[in-house]
Amino acid sequence: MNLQIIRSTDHDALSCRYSIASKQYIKDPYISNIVQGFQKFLKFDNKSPRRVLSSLVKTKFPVINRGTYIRIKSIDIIIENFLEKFNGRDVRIINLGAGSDTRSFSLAKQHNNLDIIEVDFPDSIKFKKAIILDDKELAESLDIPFHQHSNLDEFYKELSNEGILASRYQLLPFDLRNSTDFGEFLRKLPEKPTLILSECMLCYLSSDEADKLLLAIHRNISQGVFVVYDPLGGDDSFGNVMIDNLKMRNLSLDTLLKYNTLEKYQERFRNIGFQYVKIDNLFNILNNWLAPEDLKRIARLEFLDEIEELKLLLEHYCLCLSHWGLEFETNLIFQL
Ligand SMILES: C[S@@+](CC[C@H](N)C(=O)[O-])C[C@H]1O[C@@H](n2cnc3c(N)ncnc32)[C@H](O)[C@@H]1O
Repeated sequence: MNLQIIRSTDHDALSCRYSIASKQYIKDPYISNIVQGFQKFLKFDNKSPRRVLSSLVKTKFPVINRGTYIRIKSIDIIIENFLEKFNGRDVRIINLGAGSDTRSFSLAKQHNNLDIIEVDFPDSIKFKKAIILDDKELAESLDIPFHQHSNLDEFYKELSNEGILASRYQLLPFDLRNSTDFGEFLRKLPEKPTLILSECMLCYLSSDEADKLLLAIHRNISQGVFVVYDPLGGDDSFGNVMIDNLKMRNLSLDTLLKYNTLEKYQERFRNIGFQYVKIDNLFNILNNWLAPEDLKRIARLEFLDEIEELKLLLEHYCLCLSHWGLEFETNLIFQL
């Protein structure tokens, strides 16, 4: 699969996040900084920056906004549970395929016992690095010294794609299709409770590449919580529609139909050696995890007529939670 196309899926993720922030589903104090960074630097990273920039700030349909909200909220709930559970202890979050995710800025500011590692392709890392180093608020939220840059062309040209190695934040280039180096990196990390997040990233690996990555994580992290959000092909025609839509964008996701049900997706983790594996689809999570007042709040934000469409969509995304080497019981309800 073309690397540029896989990288560009981050634009969709960011535009969905931007849409729900502008509709007040979430408060995201750093999203405008990231979007401004895109406006400054995208021309150095993308052949059609204008087209991307205009689609970035387009408001999405209510059904997409609801889906994005439950995706982000459910992951945030698990992260909050993790941080509460190990309150005061040194902990770490590793975000695989972090793209332009903005979580790290708020989390680093609020939790000084937390180390954050974000991983993506080298060019994506260089791009995010430029945005962070050129924005006072973003840099300072991560305890990174800020310097004004007058000539952006020169700044970008001279920027290495080695990433950022700050005391509590690392932005690292790894192509996770080959997890040998990444596994070696994980093996050398100091031992502490570590939450690994894969938010719509694992699906871009082939089945074999994904298995190797899962194995590298399970082997090299001794105290882990693993949160994976992925599309799920399902056993209806929706999966084929998803495949056709992806094909039109030159994306093919090997594992979408291979692990098309919750049972098969769970089994996949068990076969690697993960013992505690909980999983559900996003429709159940929407109904089971959100407080009634939050459901009422989001219902008031914009009118949603397509309830059946939302159900169908959310049933085709899953959230999988696993942990090993530490206690991590939660009250969260999972179907399996
Ligand atoms: C759909 S985006 C999701 C971005 C972010 N996790 C979010 O949810 O906002 C997928 C991200 O995974 C990254 N990615 C996909 N395959 C990867 C690989 N083999 N190695 C590193 N990053 C990868 C892409 O570059 C992109 O940033």
